[in-house]
Amino acid sequence: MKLFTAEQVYAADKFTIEKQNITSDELMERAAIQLFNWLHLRMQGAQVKIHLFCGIGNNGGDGLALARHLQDHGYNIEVYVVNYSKKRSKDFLTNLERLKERKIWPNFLEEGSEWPPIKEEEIIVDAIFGIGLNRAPDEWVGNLFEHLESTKAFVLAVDIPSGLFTESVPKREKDVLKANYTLSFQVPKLVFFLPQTGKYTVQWEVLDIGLDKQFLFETDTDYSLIGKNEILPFYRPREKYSHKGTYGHSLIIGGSYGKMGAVQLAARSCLRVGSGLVTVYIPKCGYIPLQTAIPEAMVITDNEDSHISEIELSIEPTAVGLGVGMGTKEGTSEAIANFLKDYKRPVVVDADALNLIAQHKDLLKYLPGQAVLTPHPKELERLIGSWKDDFDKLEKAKVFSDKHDCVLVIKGAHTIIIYKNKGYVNTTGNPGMATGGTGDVLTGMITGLIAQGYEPLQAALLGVYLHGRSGDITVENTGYQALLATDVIEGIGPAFLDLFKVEEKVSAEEDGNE
Ligand SMILES: NC(=O)C1=CN([C@@H]2O[C@H](COP(=O)(O)OP(=O)(O)OC[C@H]3O[C@@H](n4cnc5c(N)ncnc54)[C@H](OP(=O)(O)O)[C@@H]3O)[C@@H](O)[C@H]2O)[C@@H](O)CC1
Ligand SMILES: [K+]
Repeated sequence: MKLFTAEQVYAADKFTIEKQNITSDELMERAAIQLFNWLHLRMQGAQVKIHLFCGIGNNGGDGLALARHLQDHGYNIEVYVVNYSKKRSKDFLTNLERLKERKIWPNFLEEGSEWPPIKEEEIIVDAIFGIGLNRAPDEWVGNLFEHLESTKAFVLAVDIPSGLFTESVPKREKDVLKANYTLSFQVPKLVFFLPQTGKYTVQWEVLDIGLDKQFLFETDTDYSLIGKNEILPFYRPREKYSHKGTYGHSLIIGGSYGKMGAVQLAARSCLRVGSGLVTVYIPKCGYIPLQTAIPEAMVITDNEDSHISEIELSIEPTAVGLGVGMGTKEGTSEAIANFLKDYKRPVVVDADALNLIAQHKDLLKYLPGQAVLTPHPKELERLIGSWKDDFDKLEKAKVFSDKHDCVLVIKGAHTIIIYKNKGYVNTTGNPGMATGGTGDVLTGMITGLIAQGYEPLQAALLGVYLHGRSGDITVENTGYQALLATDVIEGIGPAFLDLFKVEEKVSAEEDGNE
């Protein structure tokens, strides 16, 4: 799913109005009906009080129109206009008139107004600012946000939490009204997925307001959301007349005394994603544990007992996963540097190998084209330097990826994959996966996918998606706390099978989207 900028949404809006020969008021009405259907389906006429806070632009207009539908269906509502500007939009005014015709008189809130009392069990609809926000809200509006949050009532945001910009990070937390749920029109927003801004909404959902499909299809975006629909088109089925050689030979290079587990995890997950053969290159101390733990893997040992000191290969791997559990001993760094200078095939670089490259940036020029780098935030900072905020980070990552022709897998709650000027935001995974070894599993998976012939970028997308999906499937049995990296490997099979499951849709919601 594409992630559009506010500018692109306004353009889609305009295009749709012209092509479908409708007025902007009719489009707002569609949006309001979708909002109403969503609420009505869940509330079924319950008399819980709904407090609708509306701004003076089109976001506010959506709120007023929703209030009208709620009133028409007998809901218990209270409407407020947050009067932060005199410049009211046309469709806001139209909907204000329609409320007045029904004898609904909103409370106008201004600087110095007394804030309305709201009970914890009641509902707040936030239609104060939408994607038209272009500066921080006034102090008094921020104070209102604080008051609304302090009531602990459920906050349902219309389109986007008020105070949240679409393309930058707010300066202060109190300038945004945190939402429990956001109903985003047509498409989600990139800010729902970034570490600094994702916290402003607990959950989100998209409401289809019928913006022109062709326009949306043809408009190119810098970012997209990666889910099953994006993965399936490049999935490669296993073929009948194939053999283990068809699916590549992966080599995992890593391990040191006390960190052999990382290699085990990477090698096992590499096998689980379907690599035809897997060999590990490790220091001698890991020989017996590796051979015992993973009978399917072959082992080549270094001359050193406790760390890697030189990488001499007697095999020709299809893809290499480099760095897991490797440590930063002097001899190891040299071995990696020498290895990279000669090696020309696809590579996935992780952990200590990333840190080594960060320390010796000249090594970057030896990386083969489209090398996949899998940094967590600290490792990323060592590679690309510090950043002002999440947007600056993404821009720097794009420049880095373009300059060095590498795929950056920025690990986080929503892992973002950057290749050149595009970003791909992953949707799978959960907090249970914040545990030792899950990164090693990911490295093994991406390596194994490249070995089978996936392009490095595709391997990164598929690997990250399956890794998270496996975690999501597994966590249902373990809960967040008990989830281990090993469990994520065991979930890879079910995650593959899940790719082909067709999701059942809630029929009432489908109806609402007509
Ligand atoms: N295509 C779609 O998806 C559809 C979208 N729809 C809805 O429209 C919403 C966008 O509406 P919108 O453009 O009127 O902007 P909105 O966010 O209501 O702000 C209002 C005005 O406030 C101003 N302003 C900005 N910052 C400020 C500040 N800090 N303090 C004070 N004032 C400030 C600024 O005007 P300015 O003063 O800069 O001239 C701005 O124009 C969208 O989120 C969705 O809910 C639907 O109706 C159907 C179709
Ligand atoms: K809003």
